[in-house]
Amino acid sequence: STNKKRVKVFVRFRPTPNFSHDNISFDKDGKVISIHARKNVTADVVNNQMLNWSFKVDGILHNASQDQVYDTVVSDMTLNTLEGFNNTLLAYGQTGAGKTFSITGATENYKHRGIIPRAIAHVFRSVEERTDHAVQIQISYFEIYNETMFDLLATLPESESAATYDNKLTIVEGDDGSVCIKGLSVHQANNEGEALNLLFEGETNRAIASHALNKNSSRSHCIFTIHVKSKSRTESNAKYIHSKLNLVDLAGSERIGKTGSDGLIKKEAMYINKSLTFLEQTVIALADKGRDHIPFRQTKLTHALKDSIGGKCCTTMIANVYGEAAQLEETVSTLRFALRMMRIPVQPAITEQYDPWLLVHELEKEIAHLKQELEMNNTLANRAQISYDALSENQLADINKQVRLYLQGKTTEIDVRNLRQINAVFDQFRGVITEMEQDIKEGFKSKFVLLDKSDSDAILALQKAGLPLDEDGNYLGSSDGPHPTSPKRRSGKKSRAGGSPTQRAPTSPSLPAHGEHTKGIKSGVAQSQVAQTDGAESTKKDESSISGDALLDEKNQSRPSTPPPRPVAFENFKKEQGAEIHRILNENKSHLQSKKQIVHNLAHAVNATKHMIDGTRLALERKQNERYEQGERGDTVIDEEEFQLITQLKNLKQTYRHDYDELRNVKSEIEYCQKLVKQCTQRLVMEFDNWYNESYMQGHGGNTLNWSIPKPGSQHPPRLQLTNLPLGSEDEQDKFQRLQERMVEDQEEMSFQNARMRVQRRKVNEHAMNQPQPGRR
Ligand SMILES: Nc1ncnc2c1ncn2[C@@H]1O[C@H](COP(=O)(O)OP(=O)(O)OP(=O)(O)O)[C@@H](O)[C@H]1O
Repeated sequence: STNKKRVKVFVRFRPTPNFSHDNISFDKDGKVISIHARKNVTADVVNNQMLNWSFKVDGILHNASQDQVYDTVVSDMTLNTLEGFNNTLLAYGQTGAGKTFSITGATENYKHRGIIPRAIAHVFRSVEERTDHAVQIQISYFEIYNETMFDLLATLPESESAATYDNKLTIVEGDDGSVCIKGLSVHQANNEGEALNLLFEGETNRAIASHALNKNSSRSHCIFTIHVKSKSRTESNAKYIHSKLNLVDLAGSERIGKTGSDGLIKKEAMYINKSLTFLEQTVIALADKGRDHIPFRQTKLTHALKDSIGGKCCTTMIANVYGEAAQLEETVSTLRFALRMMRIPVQPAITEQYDPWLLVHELEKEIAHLKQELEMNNTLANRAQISYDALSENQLADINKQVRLYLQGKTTEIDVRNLRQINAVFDQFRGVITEMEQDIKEGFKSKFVLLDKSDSDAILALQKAGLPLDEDGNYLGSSDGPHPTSPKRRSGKKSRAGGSPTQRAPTSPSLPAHGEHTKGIKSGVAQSQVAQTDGAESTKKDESSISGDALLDEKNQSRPSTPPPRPVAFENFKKEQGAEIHRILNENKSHLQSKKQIVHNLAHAVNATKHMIDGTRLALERKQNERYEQGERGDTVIDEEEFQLITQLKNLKQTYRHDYDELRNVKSEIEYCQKLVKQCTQRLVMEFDNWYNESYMQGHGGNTLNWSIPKPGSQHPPRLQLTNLPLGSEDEQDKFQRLQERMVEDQEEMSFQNARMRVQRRKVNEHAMNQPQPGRR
């Protein structure tokens, strides 16, 4: 078997009638060559010392036909190559010993054809038999002459490089230790004939070049390679094996000095010696297990054969020798080399490869198949036509649109039919969110000056400039000008900015006289005897929403020029200037509350009375029916029990009527009282606003909140003269409404206020129509 763990060697003797039986003998197993020689067998040696050598090889080919040589040495190698192993056959020996005859054979004689044409025939025969594999056969053929490589098939039109014989080839090593000859043409051979054509083409080129360069063909190394690419037909994958059979015809191994005399021959001999010497060194190194450096690169031959001698490559050598006594020294030399070759270890291994293109092709086929499956499933499940292709720009844009609509709450569903779309939806979500984050950031940047919390200097500077800051030191005004923030935004937040409202006395000319209002409210309270359940909640809420828990920072009380935040000021206003109306408001509220309790109790009592009335009436009816059934005629006689029932019913009805009336009264009182509470709240807010604006806003460039304060000598347009009147113009009305919107959170309260406003506006307009002309005032 070729799978032994070392290089194998067969010795082939060139047939000769002058075989030296005296000097050469074989053992009966045909594996041991014994050489017996006297030192005087060669002319230049004088003494008569007897020398004996014994060479044990893998086989002796003596008078062996080409047929026998192929069967003995090469047949297994060919089959082994088709299995996926690399194989190399080297023909080594002195010139004329039969290397070319063994490797190529006598091309003119079919019977004498050599190993190459036989291997070609064997390969194609075997490929035909291996129906379970798709096998591709390729051929390359090159020659190394004087340390230069020549492509012997470069002249063929299909050679990619369109190179000539002179085109130089280079050796490239792969990461896996493989060797590739760059520039070498590799030719597809679909059958034995095509492969043989390649062989003859190479032989012809070799002969022409030999003639042109005046070189001796025996001075070059020739490497004919059969490349096998094999892929299983049964396994559906991209795995394939790539193996090769190298058939190497080495140059003559004879030593320099024995051959020619002229320069060219000397040069050739030198190169040959060099390459074969290095081949020998390489072989010695390969055989030595302790050596990790193998001098492959020293010559083209060993470099080109780096992955073809030993290692994973099954290597066999035919040592071609003469049997004549005259060539005994060279024969011994060749056999010595053969023994060194036999010490080279071999670990044959198949290297499986994956064809990336084939892999892509396989996967594409698989995808197409799966798509078909999906379509079939969809058809069976009665689903509409669904595309599984990558999403187009338009489809992505549509998903983006849907995602935006979803985020805006304008749609509750996003149309998704397959996994690809789900992924796209998530992608779009991420995109939109990133965009939004960016927008928010930009928005903050354009609207606010963001300060570092720890930067106390900057915060102090802003406070001095009268700019409101929150507890974290963030500037709270918008970029279009500093103004106090609305209570809504500031509710529940402590403030460091702002002075105490007590620093300035309210001197609002538009502030209505307290007494008048108090009187009205008080009389309302005095009148109120009735209450009602609903509506109380909103009143409660109003108060809390406008009060907040804002506190004053004592440190800043000494800075009256800075307006306090409205919630803070409002809290103080309620304790001081607005204390009376605030007290009335609270009085009304607690009155409202107690009336609601009365309504609750009354309603309960009324229901209970009604129940008792019904029961009494039923008992009385029963009593009367009894009396009729007894068939009484004439005067009606009422017994004690019936009399009591009648009296009871009369009293109950009286109680019921009384309670019912009172309930109705209390309910209307509640209704009225509720309106009072709202009015008080509104008044409180309005008076606060007047006071606040007058106290703090005059020096701040007149924004929306100075609606009721005309500035003496100002250049305001005439219509602003109307601001003398409370709620005087459309403009001021709007401002008031905005103020209300900020102060009042409850929606019900808002609609109430709006309705009230409309009525009041109409009244003011009517009043203005009846007033004398402004000029006359
Ligand atoms: N086994 C053989 N049977 C018949 N003829 C042979 C045999 N071996 C060699 N010859 C003949 O001997 C001659 C020289 O052989 P061949 O050319 O094969 O030698 P070689 O070793 O290749 O020499 P070189 O190193 O010059 O290439 C050829 O004419 C060839 O036909």
